[in-house]
Amino acid sequence: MIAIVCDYLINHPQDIFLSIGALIISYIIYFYISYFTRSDPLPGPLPLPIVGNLLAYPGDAGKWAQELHKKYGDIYEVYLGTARTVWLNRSDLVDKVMSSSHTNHFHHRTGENDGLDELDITSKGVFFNNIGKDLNYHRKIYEKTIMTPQFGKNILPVTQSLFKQLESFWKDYKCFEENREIDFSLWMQQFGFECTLKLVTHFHAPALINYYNSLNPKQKVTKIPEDSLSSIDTERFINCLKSNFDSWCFFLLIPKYLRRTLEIRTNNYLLREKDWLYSNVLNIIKLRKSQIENSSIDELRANQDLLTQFITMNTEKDISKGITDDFHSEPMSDGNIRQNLIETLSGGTVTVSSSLSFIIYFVAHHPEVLQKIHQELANVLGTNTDSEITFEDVNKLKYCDAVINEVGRLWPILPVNLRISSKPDTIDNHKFPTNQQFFINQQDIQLNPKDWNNPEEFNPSRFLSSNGTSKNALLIFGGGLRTCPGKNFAIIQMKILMALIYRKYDIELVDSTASIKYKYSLIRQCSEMMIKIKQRRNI
Ligand code: HEM
Repeated sequence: MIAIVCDYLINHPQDIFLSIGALIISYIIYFYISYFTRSDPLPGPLPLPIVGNLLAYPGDAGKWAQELHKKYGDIYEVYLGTARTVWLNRSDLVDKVMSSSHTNHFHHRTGENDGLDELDITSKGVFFNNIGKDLNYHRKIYEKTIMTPQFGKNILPVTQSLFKQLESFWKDYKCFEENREIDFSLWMQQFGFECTLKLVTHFHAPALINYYNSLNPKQKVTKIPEDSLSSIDTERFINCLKSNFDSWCFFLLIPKYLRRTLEIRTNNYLLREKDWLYSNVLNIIKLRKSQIENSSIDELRANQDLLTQFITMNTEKDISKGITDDFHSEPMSDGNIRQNLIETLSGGTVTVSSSLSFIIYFVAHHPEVLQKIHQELANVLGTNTDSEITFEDVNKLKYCDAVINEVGRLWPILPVNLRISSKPDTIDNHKFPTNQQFFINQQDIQLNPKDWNNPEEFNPSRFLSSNGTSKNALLIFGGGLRTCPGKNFAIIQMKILMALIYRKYDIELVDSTASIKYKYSLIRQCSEMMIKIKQRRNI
């Protein structure tokens, strides 16, 4: 039969085009018949064959979710390529997907995805790890390490001592004397990276020194502390942590055929950055492994950190105080350590620095809020602007907590979150099959008048009333089983930094009429926050 058709087409070449045309038209008819007769349809934009609604994607899932929400209501569907995704836009609609129950079957973020496989992250680390037993094990390790009060206490000395160095650089760079404009977000990225690396690995990378030297090449700091990973290219490292979010977003959403044809340059650039990052993180792991070989278990116990815990787990030098489960009796693979370390460093470097920059922006636009921050700092810390801040002090900074919440409510780092079902289920009387991909519009949920009075208003004091917030109405750190394990770390660090900055310095935005400069890449990364900083006069 095929031979007859081929024979015919060879003798009638003009019919080849007709046949291709007929095939395409048949596919389009088939596609739209399937689409219009699908079971349990939801409102949503009309998809095109093959690309679905991807051509309408504006490059920012947060913005897209808001536009679609206005048009199609609280629950709608969008086709990403050929995959149907369901978007949820109200706190009560996400009850099931954000549940903390261990019987919850919305445990994972995504299903099979060749792009994320190519990045080697669907069986490693936490964020996109689809191997349930490994994911739970890694989260358990976080619970016993970075989520403990002891870790919270360790953040204080490291942050305060690094802040002293930051202040000396600001002073040497004449930030306080001249009308010098600085990019606060870049300074905070160096700070966050150096601080997090120190806290989770005990290694010291001189990111602040390197950044200062790049700004001030004529008066370079040449004395690098002895315990530093001095050969590490901190600027590239931080850039790779940032572009790693671009990779997650790009490889998650863009189908292989588009990545490898139309977007080949982006594809190759991101893969190069990923390779550099992975190999440099693996070098850190190798270095620590060699130090561990030459250390006694008592020395390791005295100097506990997340990386040492990862490496020694299930070895004869295990310092993990019994973080075990029924599935893991072997040491953790280098690939898993690499991915966990990258996710932790990204949280401490990119998300914390962006969140703080957004706080600076909102507070600069609301002098009445700044006044209340000053009042709280004076009440809790007194008037000595160089005094040591204690863990008890940090716990008393309730208004600073409220500011962090309010900025995160109006301007969340992760505007749209993801979950996938592992069993059929019903939401809002709609039936969904196994492997249904859900997108959670966290941004709009946090702006819903059903849960918030005057939702568009910037009013941190709303968090000080005893009424509390409705369930799942505040998702700054996500929710349920996959809630952010770095939440306490981030909040403590942001509060200390708010206290250190606002008790001593006045901050002015260089352009107070400009909107926030950010880039969307799964999360919102602050791309620039130009400020002028001065010593406070009226304390
Ligand atoms: C202001 C700073 C931060 C914000 C706003 C933030 C926000 C988030 C959000 C919304 C999620 C998704 C949670 C969910 O799906 O329910 C998440 C996940 C995660 N965050 Fe954070 N985060 C911050 C800082 C950090 C820090 C400092 C770390 C590490 C030290 C960290 C590590 C992680 C990890 C490992 C995950 C993946 C958890 C999982 O998939 O189970 N984050 N974060």
